[in-house]
Amino acid sequence: MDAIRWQEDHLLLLDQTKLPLVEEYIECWDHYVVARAIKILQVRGAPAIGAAAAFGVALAALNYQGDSAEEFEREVNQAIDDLAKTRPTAVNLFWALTRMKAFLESTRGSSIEDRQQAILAEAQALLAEDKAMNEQMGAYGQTLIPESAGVLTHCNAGALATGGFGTALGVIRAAHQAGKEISVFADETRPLLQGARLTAWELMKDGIPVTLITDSMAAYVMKQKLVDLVIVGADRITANGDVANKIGTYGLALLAKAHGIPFYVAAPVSTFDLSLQSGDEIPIEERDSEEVRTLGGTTTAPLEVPVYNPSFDVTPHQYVTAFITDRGIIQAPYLENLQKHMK
Ligand SMILES: CSC[C@H]1O[C@H](OP(=O)(O)O)[C@H](O)[C@@H]1O
Repeated sequence: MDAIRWQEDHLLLLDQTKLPLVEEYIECWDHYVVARAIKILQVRGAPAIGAAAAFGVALAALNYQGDSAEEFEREVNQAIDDLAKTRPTAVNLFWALTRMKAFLESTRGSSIEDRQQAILAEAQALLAEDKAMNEQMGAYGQTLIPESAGVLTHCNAGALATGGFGTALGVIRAAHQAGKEISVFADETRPLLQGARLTAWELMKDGIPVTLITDSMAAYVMKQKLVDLVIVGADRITANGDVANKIGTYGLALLAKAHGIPFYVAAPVSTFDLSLQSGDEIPIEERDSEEVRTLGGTTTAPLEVPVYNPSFDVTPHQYVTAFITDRGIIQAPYLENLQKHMK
């Protein structure tokens, strides 16, 4: 279930807006198609957005037909700027674009053809590294999951949201592969249903027991002692450990605290933004009102009803039991420990 695949001379993106019923890839021959795919969530999930954007930069480089080094850099930098405007919250997008920009500059002096191939190789390396980080994260994180645990997760932080294996779902996969008979409760995750459409699909494909619940059922499931821990992904984590993640995550963290349930956040180094001191500084994407007024193309609200549609919320660090990262499990105090481990 690769969300992102390079095929000879173009990029394939699994169209996640069509899952779970249709498994279809879109062909990307330029960075404009990649930018649109990110904006409309054909590809989504913080690390996957970064990796897709990196390949968008590679496509811009490969599509240059001239022989001027200055013009080549100008066109690739324009693609980087275009891709940076797609979605504001997941820092992985900007982390990936910054890396590709620095790499572009590091290739100065080589022939344009050599630069084009090197930039493509850098995007491929970024994708492979992300999957390897997820597998490392899974190995660390599964040690926190008890045998036969009930695990609740929100949105989709799986293979579809990353370069493969997943962050939160990567930890779940690793626990399952370690023989722990865990069961998962997946929040459907309104309004775009990443949990119902994507997480349930991923876990069922892997034979991992999953029960789909509506977002409003989480408290009742916890009250019945069916949940031993919560594990989610992240889109941006600031220096003090505040966490931006899919809307609804903050409420889950409050519920977990109220029920004495551990609340873990799984994220690779590319999700940490130590330049921001707290979650108050994280830009929160607001998306189209139609996403809330409709469901699967059916209107479910008055056509003109006003809508507020923030795509993310921020969970204060006080509610995070620990971060599961590719560099180990990081406990509080986060300001000190993130600086030490996540530079
Ligand atoms: C691997 S973390 C993925 C992260 O991104 C999701 O948001 P979206 O589906 O809008 O890209 C959600 O916040 C997940 O936790």
